[in-house]
Amino acid sequence: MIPVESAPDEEASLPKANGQVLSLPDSKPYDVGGVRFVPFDPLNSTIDDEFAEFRRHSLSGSLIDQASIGPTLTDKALASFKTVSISWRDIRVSVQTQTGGVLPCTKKVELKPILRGVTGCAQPGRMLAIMGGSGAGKSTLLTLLAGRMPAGEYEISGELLVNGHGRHLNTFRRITGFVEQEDRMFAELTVREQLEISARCRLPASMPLEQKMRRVDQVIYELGLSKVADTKVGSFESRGISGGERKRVSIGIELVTNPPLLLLDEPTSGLDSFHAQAVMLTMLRLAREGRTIIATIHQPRSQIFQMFDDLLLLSEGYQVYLGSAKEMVGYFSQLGYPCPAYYNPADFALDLISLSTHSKMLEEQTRDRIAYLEASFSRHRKEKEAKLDEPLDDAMVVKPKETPRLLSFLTCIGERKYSARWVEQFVILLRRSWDLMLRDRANVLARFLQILVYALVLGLIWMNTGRNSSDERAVVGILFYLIVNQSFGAAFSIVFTYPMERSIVLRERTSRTYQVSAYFLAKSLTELPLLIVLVLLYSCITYWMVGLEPQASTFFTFVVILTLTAHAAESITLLASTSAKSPKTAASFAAIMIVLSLLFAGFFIGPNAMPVWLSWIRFVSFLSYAFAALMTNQFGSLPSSNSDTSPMQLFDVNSFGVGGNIGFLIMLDIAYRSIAYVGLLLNKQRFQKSL
Ligand SMILES: Nc1ncnc2c1ncn2[C@@H]1O[C@H](COP(=O)(O)OP(=O)(O)OP(=O)(O)O)[C@@H](O)[C@H]1O
Repeated sequence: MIPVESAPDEEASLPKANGQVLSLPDSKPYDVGGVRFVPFDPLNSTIDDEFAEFRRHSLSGSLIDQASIGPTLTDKALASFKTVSISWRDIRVSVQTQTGGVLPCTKKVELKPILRGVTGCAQPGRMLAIMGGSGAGKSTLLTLLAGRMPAGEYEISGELLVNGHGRHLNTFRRITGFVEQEDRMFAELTVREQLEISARCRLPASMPLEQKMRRVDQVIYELGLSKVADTKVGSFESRGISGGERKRVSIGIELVTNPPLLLLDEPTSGLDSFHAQAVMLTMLRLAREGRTIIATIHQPRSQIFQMFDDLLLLSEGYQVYLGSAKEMVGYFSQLGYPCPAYYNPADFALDLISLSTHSKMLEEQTRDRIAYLEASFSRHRKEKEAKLDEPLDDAMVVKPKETPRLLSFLTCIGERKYSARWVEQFVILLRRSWDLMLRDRANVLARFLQILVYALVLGLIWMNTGRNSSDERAVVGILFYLIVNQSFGAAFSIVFTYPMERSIVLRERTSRTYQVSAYFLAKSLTELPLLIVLVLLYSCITYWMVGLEPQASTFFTFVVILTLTAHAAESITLLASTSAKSPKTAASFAAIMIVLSLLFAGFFIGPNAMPVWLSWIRFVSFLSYAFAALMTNQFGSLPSSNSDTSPMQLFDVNSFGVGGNIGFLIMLDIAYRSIAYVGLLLNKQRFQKSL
C-alpha cells in the first residue's frame, strides 16, 4: 500500500531529469514517491510476430487452467483472472445512414462502413494506442472493445476474445473501466466525493468502509489529485479544478474498482501538453502495474508517443499498422516512406495516413497511398495468419511477472449485480441529492424569493376578499389560482433537474453503480422537505391576507391540500422529464400535462358541459381533486344565502368530501410517480448484445 499520509505531491511523483518530466523507461525498475516499481518485461512484439503474440496472449493472459472454463466467461471464471488480454480479429462495423429528402419515400438508406477489417490485441502490463485522423474510426473501435456499441444502429462482424474466450458482455463491462471523451460528473461535488460515491457503491458490500476509503486515498494519490481532493469539480459557469484534473477524476471514478482493463477515449483532448503528458504518464504507470491499457489518441507530442508500447493505426476505417510503437517508423520506411530527421513520429504517421481533401489531385494521391498502405498491411497479415493454427509449445507461453505493486485484480468485484446493498445505495444517493440541492444556493434562494413575491402580490391584490361573504365567486377564483400557481411553481422548479443529471445517471447506471429505484426514491425524498417549507410559507401569507375560513383545522387542511397539489405537479413533471431526452422537451411535455389538468379541473367548464369523449381527462386531472378538496374545505361547512347559487352548486363540485378528494389526489400522485419511475427505468443506454 502507498503511505497516503506521506504521499508526495503530483509533480514530485513524476520521474524527472533536470526538471523535465520524462517518459518512463520500458523495462527498468523506477522509483515513484519512494516506492520501487518493477515493470513487466515488455513483450517487444513487432509487426512480424504480431500473430504469434495475438495467439500467445489469447491463450495465456490468464493464470488459470484454461480447460476448466467454458467457451464464454462466467463471473466465477472471470474472478480467477489476475490480468486481462483482449484480442480481436477482422472487426467490421457499418452504420445505416439516411440520405435524400424529408419525406420517407424520398429517403435512401445506405450502409456506411466505419471499420473495414481491424485486427489486434492488447496485453497486460502494456499500453496500446489507437491512432488515426479525424473520422478514422478510433472511437468506434474503442467503444466496440469496451462492449458499449449502441443497439440498433450498427452492423458488426468479427471475432473478439478475452483471455482466449468469448466474452459475456455484462460481466465484461463490470471488469472494465471505460473513460469517455466527455467528462460527465456533478460540478458541485468535490473530487473526493465523486470517487467516494464510486467506491462505496461499486466495491463489494463485504469490504469494510475504511478499506474503501483507503482505496479512494490511494487512487487520489496515484492520479496526483491530492492537492485538489477537497475542491469542487466545477463547470463552465463555476470554476473548479483544471481540465487535466477533471480528466484524471474521470479516470479515478473508474479506477477505484481496480479494473484490470482500462479503455480511454481521447484522454488528452482539451489538455495542454504538460497536463496531457501527466495524464499519459499516469496511464503508463497503471499499465506497468499489470493493467491492460488501451487509449485512442489524436496527434500526441513525441514524449507521449514514446510512452506507447503498441500502436494500431487506422485510416478511413482501414488498418494500416499494428505492432510495436517503436517499430512503426522502420516499418513505413521499409515501404518507402522514411520519417524525416528530428520529426515527431506521431506527426509523421498521421501525415502519412490522413486523407487530404484540399484539392482533387491531393485527394487522389492520398487515397492511393492509403490503399497501398492498407494492402501492404493486409499482405503482411495473411502471411502470418497460417501460423495461428500451429500448436503452441509451453516455452512460448508468456506469463506476466508479479511485481511488488501488482494489484490483486478482480478481488474488488463483488459477485452480485450491484456491489452495494440497496439500503446503502439509497443512503449514499440521498446524501448526494441533499448536498447537491443545498449547494445550489442560488436555486434555493430563488425558490424562496419566488414564493414570497407570489404570496405577497396575491395577498395585496385580494386583501380581505374572503372576509366579504358577498364575494364568494372571487374566493373561488382565488382558490383556483392558488393551486395553479403552486403547480406551475413546483413544476418549473424541478423540470430541468432530471434532464440535467441524465447523462451522469446514464453513465453511472451503465457501470452498475446503483439501482434506479434507489436513485429515484432518494431524489423524490430530497425534494419533499423544501416543498413542505415553501408551501407552508406561501399558505401563511396568502391564507390570512386574503381572509379565508379562520379556523385552525381549515387552515391546516388547506396546507395539506396545497402540499399534495404541488407534490402531484412535481410527479407529473417528473413523468414528463424522465421520458424526455432534453430539458426543452421535458418542459413542453410537462406544460401540456399541467394545462390539460387545469382545463379539466372543473373551474372553466363543469363536468356536464365537457365533451363526453374528453371528459375522462378530469378523472386523471390532479387539479380537479385539488380544486374540489379546496372548495369543500372552504365552503362545505358554510350556510349559503342561496343554495342554487352556492359555489359548490355553481361549480358542480363532487360529493367525495375533503377526505375523499385528498385520497384521490394521493392515488393520482402515486400513479404519476410510478409511471415516472417506469419511464426512468426504460430510459437507459442500450448496447449491442453481440461481440
Ligand atoms: N451513428 C453514426 N451515424 C453516422 N455516422 C457515424 C455514426 N457513428 C460513427 N459514424 C462515422 O464513422 C466515422 C468514424 O467515427 P469515429 O467517431 O469512430 O471517428 P474517430 O476516429 O474517433 O474521429 P474523431 O477523432 O474525430 O473523434 C466518422 O466518419 C463518423 O461520422
